[in-house]
Amino acid sequence: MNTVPEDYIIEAQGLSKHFHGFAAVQDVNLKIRRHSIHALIGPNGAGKTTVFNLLTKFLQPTAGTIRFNGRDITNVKPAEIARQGLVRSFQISAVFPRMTVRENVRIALQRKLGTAYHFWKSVSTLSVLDDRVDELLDSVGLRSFADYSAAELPYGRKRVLELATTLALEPEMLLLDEPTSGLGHEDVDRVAALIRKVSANRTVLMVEHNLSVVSSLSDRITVLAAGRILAEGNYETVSRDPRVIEAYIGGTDDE
Ligand SMILES: Nc1ncnc2c1ncn2[C@@H]1O[C@H](COP(=O)(O)OP(=O)(O)OP(=O)(O)O)[C@@H](O)[C@H]1O
Repeated sequence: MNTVPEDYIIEAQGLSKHFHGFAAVQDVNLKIRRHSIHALIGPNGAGKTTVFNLLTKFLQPTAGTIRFNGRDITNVKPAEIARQGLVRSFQISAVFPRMTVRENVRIALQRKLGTAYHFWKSVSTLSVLDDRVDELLDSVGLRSFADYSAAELPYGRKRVLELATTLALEPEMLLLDEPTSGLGHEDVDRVAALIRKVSANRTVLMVEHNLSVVSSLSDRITVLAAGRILAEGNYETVSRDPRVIEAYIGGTDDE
């Protein structure tokens, strides 16, 4: 019998991170349901980025364990995590500014296929790749920008391109660090719609400051404050929680 808990793709237990004795994250127990959109929110300095970095193994926890698909990944390196299907976007995804949108997506796909250095050997590999590039460009709405250089893209579209290069890796779980930060209204809506679309057959965890995006997208929300979980639930539940209101009002939020 399979003893892996089926409901949760991520299970972090007793997660703590200390920086020179300062507890940035303390005793966090976080479960993320498969195929859900889960948001991590909280006032500035709450520990969101630290938790995000712990889950993607960019930081090593001081204490605690992390399981991904039932497997202990506490001591696994970031590259191996990505191979297992847990991929973070925006900060890691490489977009080459002088290359076109199409070339950027193609390179990301080549990386996934592992054919980066010998793809030219086979014409059939090439055409399969071209079809896939077009498919991906269509799915994120970038087809009409295909021949723009990445540097020429409007900022919002650049974020979409970053997401597309991440999606090329076909991640089972996507971690998004402030996916709508710095975007104008229209772009926020576009990226939010895209997140919903790409979440259809995968799990998404996002750190997000824009509460309207959080409320419209998230199935579940974890509120962090001072390194600990303050509240958890759907948007209705957490937004009415007096402790959450207090943490936001009492915090030093710069928004
Ligand atoms: N490398 C580090 N060394 C020392 N302290 C750190 C380090 N990284 C984070 N911290 C501290 O840990 C706490 C949590 O930081 P973190 O960046 O995780 O918060 P956050 O919730 O993401 O905040 P923000 O919304 O402002 O990005 C903060 O007090 C921060 O100063």
